[in-house]
Amino acid sequence: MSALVGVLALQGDFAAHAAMLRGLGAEVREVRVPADLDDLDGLVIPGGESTTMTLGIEREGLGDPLRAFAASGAPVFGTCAGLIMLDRDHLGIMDVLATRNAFGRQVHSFEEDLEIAGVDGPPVRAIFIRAPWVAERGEQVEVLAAVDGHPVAVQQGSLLAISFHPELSGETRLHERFLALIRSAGDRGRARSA
Ligand SMILES: NC(=O)CC[C@H](N)C(=O)O
Repeated sequence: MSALVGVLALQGDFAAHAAMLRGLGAEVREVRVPADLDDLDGLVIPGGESTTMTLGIEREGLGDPLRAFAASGAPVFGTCAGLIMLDRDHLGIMDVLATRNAFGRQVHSFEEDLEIAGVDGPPVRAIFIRAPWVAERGEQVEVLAAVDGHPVAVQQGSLLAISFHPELSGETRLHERFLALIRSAGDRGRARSA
């Protein structure tokens, strides 16, 4: 059975994530209100603008439901503003602190070839758009990739967060990795209930 993956669709580039996930065989549901989280196998929080997204989450009463969803062990994948939303100062789902627009105000966007731990094949062509980096992290947070020594891809158990936008360049390997996390979380769930 294919995974049912939610994409937080309050603001930002959720449509590009939905298209990529569908292309990889997942079923996708856009998430706008708490009930949309029911029965999801995983959730993507897309890039966009973190202040606007925060206001939307407050307006819809999504903060506690999103925290409960992650606490249940369901995989969550945050990209760019989505990484910011996961940090200690926002939803507090991951033990990281992000710096917004970390690469400098003048550097609105750049591309870089990134080696990412656990991603096989050629380097990932990563598009950064007013991107954050991870300034602080807890011990259980693994750094998968860094630019100039600053983490731009991190993982904490079933939580994955990156500073860049694979959904804009047709780079599928990060979404595939996320779907693999969903499959292994599902296997653990089945093992628990067996
Ligand atoms: N591309 C992005 O998601 C940029 C994030 C944006 N700079 C913010 O702080 O919210």
